Amino acid sequence: MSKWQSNAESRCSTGTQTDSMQGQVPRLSKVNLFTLLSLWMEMFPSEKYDLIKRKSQPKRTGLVVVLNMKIVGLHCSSEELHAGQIAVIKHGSKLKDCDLYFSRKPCSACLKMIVNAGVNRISYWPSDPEISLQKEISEHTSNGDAKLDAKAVERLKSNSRAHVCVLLQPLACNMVQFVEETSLKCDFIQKIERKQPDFSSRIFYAYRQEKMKEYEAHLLISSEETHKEILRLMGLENLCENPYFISLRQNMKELVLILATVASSVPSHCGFGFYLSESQQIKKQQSLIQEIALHCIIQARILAYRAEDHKIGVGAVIWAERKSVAADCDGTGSMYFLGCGYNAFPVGSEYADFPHMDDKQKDREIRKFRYIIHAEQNAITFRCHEIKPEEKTMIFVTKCPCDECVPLIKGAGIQQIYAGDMDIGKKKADISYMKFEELTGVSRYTWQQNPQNEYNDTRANSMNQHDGT
Ligand SMILES: Nc1ccn([C@H]2C[C@H](O)[C@@H](COP(=O)(O)OP(=O)(O)OP(=O)(O)O)O2)c(=O)n1
Repeated sequence: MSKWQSNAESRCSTGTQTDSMQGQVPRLSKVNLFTLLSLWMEMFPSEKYDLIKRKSQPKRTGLVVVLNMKIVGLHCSSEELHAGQIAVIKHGSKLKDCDLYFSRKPCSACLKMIVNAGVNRISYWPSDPEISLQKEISEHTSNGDAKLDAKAVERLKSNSRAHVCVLLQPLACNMVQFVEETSLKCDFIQKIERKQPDFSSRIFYAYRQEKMKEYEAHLLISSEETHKEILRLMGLENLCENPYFISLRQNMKELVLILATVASSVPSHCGFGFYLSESQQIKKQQSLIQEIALHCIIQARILAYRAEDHKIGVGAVIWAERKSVAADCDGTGSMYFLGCGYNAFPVGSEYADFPHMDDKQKDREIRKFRYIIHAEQNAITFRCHEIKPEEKTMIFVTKCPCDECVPLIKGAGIQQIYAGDMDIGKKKADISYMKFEELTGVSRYTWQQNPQNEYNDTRANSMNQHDGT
């Protein structure tokens, strides 16, 4: 096992949902799931913060806060505050024993407070740190200061009880291919295909290429020499030697490719977005801006790659919008994370405890449906905040909520659902999707072309040209 391939998962995953499962399809490890979500949080849409143009210090950073292997916070730095500072403001002493996954190595100002709060582990993505060590960026401030900060971070690291490390794990065999195939088959792409027969996988790949270019520019370091220099300055000289260095870069590139693939599975193609279901369109609703809805549904799509149902992975994430603007210090603005989940067997169960068969199996007793916990059910059960009736709470699900979940979502006080709807109206012996369409009192946003505007297809044309079609 190479040096960054920590055995952390085997140490820490006891007591989580059937980690021992050896399914037929590849799954993301929890460590890679948290890492991917931290990278994705760095991209949280924000008007104030122009991700592309920003070259100054500090670099925008995403953060996932985990307690007992469950996510309790998703954050990103804002104009005024670093991700680590936001973690301290939002979680305070509750950070004790948490694991923090940063999309960049945090600066000394953040690290000292996090260590002081008693966190268990701090993992960071081994690219350019928050206080950039890339010459062209740090020259705007002072490269000397950036190096000084890197040294202070090392001192804090060596004197702290918390384990500050790079936790990346090799992806399961065929994971990249699996994510590609399932992204092409997901509800959102299927819906576009149904409405736009011209849509082809080539267009999907064109979107992916565009995203890959954008994410590589943010999350990777193109020059091997610069990358090695930065790793050395961060005290990771062990990773600069081959074969570790080559595998590290390959591992990082594959994770970024997964992110680009998943993000391309919900493309804003031909005016597609999340809009109120037909029967609700007369309602005057305060809906989310499309970029944020897309961002959250992509979080749910990432979570789905941790699912235990090898036929279909479903992900769900719950966010709420705070009423008082005064508390908006997070890069996520007034939005705050409430909970997330994916479909899996009950906590603590082992792979062989329950049947895994679907409705093709004639014997109903050995079907999975009575045992599997749905993505929404896990998100509601393991939420980290109460759902407040005076605030707008939203759930983002990659698949249509089924008849078991619809009353749960409504009963929990969730006011908006953003979901795929390909299964709407399906009736099966053990799981049906009849109640979603009839649901009242909760706004249903489904993936469709903007019903208000005639779509002007400049973007589609440009993608077609891009694609050479
Ligand atoms: N909103 C939803 C919908 C479904 N699921 C999960 C629960 C089960 O793990 C699986 C059931 O999915 P299907 O209804 O697609 O059933 P099958 O997996 O049997 O597929 P098929 O469509 O072939 O019947 O998805 C979920 O977590 N959340």
